[in-house]
Amino acid sequence: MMAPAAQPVLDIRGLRTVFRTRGGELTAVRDIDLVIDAGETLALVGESGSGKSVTSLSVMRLLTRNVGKIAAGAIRLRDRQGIVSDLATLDDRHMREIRGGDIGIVFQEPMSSLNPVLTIGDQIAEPIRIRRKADRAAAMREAIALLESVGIPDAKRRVRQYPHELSGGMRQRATIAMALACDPVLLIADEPTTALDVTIQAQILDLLQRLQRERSMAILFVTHNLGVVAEIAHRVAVMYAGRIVEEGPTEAVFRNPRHPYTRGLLASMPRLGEATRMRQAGEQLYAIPGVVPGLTRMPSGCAFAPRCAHAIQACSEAVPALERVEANHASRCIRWREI
Ligand SMILES: Nc1ncnc2c1ncn2[C@@H]1O[C@H](COP(=O)(O)OP(=O)(O)OP(=O)(O)O)[C@@H](O)[C@H]1O
Ligand code: NI
Repeated sequence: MMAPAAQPVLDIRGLRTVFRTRGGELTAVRDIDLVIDAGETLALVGESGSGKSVTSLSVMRLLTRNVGKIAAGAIRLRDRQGIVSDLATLDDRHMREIRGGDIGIVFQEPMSSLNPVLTIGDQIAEPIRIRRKADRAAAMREAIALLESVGIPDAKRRVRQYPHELSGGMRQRATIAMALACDPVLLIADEPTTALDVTIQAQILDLLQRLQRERSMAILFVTHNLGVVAEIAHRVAVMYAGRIVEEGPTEAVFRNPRHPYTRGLLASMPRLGEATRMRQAGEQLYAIPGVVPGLTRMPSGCAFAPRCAHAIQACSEAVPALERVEANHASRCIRWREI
């Protein structure tokens, strides 16, 4: 007999998130469907303003109160006991328990998660003490073990240091340790390596992959960098103007992109080792013409049509549906067969 298919860790259906502004209510993301299994990394990619962070902030329920709100959809999270909660409607108290508990969070700037006046050890030990009711000494021993597991050498000494005494890379390792303190089922990382230099970036990506294997965490990884996506993500969802326009296994989307926007993004990415040669030869990298439309002037139909070389009349008439291209691979382009 076949084992029943495991429920995904995260299952987002029909998410729509809006912002109240002086000019009225603006929809930042809509029609978002995303599923992430245990041990799987899904990357959200797209240009600045496409809605990547709003999507991840919706899952964390960190939208600015009275400004941003989830207007529709369900965000189901399955914890280690198999209990499913809908984060779209969960009350604030339970949501606070989930952040830093079942959901670990890593942002671009480690200083935004670290408290400058507390030692690294106290910051990691505190949630362990409170949530798992461990005594001080046991929580500190666990903080040291966590710092060792994220590759911080000399952890016994490091726990007594303050964030400013660590390098940028070490600080990001410390925030990862903090995010892992309560053994999350889901890690949300929004541009976690963007502020780091390339060598450190590669080390942090390796670290996240190792931790994921050890803990079979699901990871929602937000980045605008397709090189990072290729490195870390099992699946990728490409966002444009608040919608997912293409989604599928990373390898399939990179090999066989079926949306003109994805093709444009891939064409504007320097090939491995090409950047230096192109700079020396004075060659320009391809850039997608035009800009992302603002939320207040969304074109009717496909939002990418005004920038798209393949656009025809029908593209501006209705928003294309996300159509299945091949197994687990979908595109929101009516011409996906032809491009
Ligand atoms: N607090 C807010 N009030 C009004 N609009 C907002 C607010 N936060 C985000 N937005 C809008 O929502 C849209 C999506 O923004 P989001 O931050 O998700 O983009 P992103 O894809 O993460 O971009 P980046 O790569 O620059 O981080 C943008 O048009 C942005 O202006
Ligand atoms: Ni963002």
